[in-house]
Amino acid sequence: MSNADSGSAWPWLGNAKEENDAIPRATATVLVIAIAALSFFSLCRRRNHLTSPLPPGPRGVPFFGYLPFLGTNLHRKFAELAETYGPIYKLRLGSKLYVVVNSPSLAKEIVRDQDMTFANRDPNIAGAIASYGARDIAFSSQGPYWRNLRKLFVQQLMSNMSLDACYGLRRQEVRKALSDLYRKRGLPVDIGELALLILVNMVMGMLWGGTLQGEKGEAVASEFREVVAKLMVLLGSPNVSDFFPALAWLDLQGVERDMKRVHQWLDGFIQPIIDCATKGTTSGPFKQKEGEPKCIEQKKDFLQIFLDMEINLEDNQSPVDKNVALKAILMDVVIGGTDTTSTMVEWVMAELLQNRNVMNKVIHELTEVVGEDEMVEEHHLPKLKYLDAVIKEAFRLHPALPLLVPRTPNASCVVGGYMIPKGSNVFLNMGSIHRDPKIWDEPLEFRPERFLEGPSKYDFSGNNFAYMPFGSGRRICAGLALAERMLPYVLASLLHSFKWEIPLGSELDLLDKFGIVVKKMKPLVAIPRPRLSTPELYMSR
Ligand code: HEM
Repeated sequence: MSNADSGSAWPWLGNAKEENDAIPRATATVLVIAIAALSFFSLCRRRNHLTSPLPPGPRGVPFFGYLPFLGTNLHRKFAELAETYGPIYKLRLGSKLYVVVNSPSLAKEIVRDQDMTFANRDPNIAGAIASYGARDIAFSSQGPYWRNLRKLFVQQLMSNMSLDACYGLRRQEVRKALSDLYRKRGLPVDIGELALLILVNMVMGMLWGGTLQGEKGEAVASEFREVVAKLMVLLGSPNVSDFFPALAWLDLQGVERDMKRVHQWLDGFIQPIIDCATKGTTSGPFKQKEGEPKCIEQKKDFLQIFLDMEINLEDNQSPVDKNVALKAILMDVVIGGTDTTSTMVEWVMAELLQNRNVMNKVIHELTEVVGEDEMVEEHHLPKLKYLDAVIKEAFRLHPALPLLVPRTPNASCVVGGYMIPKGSNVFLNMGSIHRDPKIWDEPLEFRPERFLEGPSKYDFSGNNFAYMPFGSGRRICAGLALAERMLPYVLASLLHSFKWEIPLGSELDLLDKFGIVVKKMKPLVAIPRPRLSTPELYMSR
């Protein structure tokens, strides 16, 4: 009688009749033990969920929770609450639960140990409108749709090969801006506006080869800046409709109405680009320059690749219109990529103008590495170690997204011994971690040298949980590779070509205002004075 017949508990285990069956039998034993262990751990985890308490947090008032006390400067409020409630706390806002994490070790539990569970988003009403109903990369939750879009984006557009091929275009936009600045030398310049124009043109050129040109182009860029600034504020502002979904139809603060207006303007900005790619016509503010370098020579530009691609665009089993998916990605790139980067150009310049000794060291390094008879090229960037430390220090004190983009666990889980319920909104408070005196010596001082001491200790890869200006894990910034090229290139070029001064009688401060991207409260205005050896250099393309 076989073991199977003998009523063994695992009959299929006893079916190995020959010696050769020893291996499958061993494998099966290991499998059974593994399954048993997993079930045991999963049971323990489930029991943990049931027994672990929710994180501590302020009480608030019935029905509204902490909402009446939140204020508008969320990043400041969150930092303040961390001092009372410690590394993890909860806030009940209306019917929703928010969890704020303020320590590197707990951030690690989220973005490394339980990254899969936390790699989801639950966009607020403003975010859902801005992203065509969470059809973009930033706001869609993980699943085949998000994976396909992100893979296409990172592999096609952000690969080293594609970015190398587009260098000519980035260079052309920077050179054009420098010669325009030369003509305006001695006059006050709004740094954020200047940086945004350069960046929008760089990104637009990469996407499809068109840029904003002439006075009309500048006017559109300036309107774009206003609209995007408004969008960032709307994305970050507490909205009653999000906290009380039953009241959403009332749109009490008008956030939905305002966001729809902003979105309509941006949709009108993006649609002509798609028309150009699909029909070969353009009616918008962009011009394609004849005879000038087109991105990725001998290759189609990004839009064309996307349009030609057979890509699975199903989201939760319902097909997504390709035009909508494309517009949603463009929105990520055009807004996510340009506003963040230009905001950082402004913060770095503001810190340098405030700390003249640091500025002098940057200029000295540029003179040594590039020389006064040459313009900056991208190949100089790896040698600009001090500038790199300056940028990292600016990201520490002024991370463009101090709360990253909130994550939502798709199952209840335990972090730091506390239960985080499925569907809650989790903020990683990097703004606070970056200024934590337990981690950083003299945290409020602008001291780039701290990044020179162990340059490999801090980078933007999200592996050091005390320093993550681009996030970490599966949802780390998808445009990091491009940001790492554009930001230092624009900064090095502006600083090498001109000496910058604050206009007489104006005062420089470093106050910020909250939005999902945190900007300088007062735009930075400075005067450029040429510092290169000959005027011809400024005209070279
Ligand atoms: C200084 C420049 C930039 C900063 C500070 C920045 C920061 C961030 C941060 C903090 C996140 C959220 C990460 C997380 O949830 O862990 C993010 C996501 C994202 N960023 Fe950036 N970013 C920058 C530039 C760019 C550029 C140039 C692009 C596009 C060309 C871009 C596209 C995206 C996209 C698509 C996502 C969503 C990724 C996902 O959810 O899977 N960003 N970025």
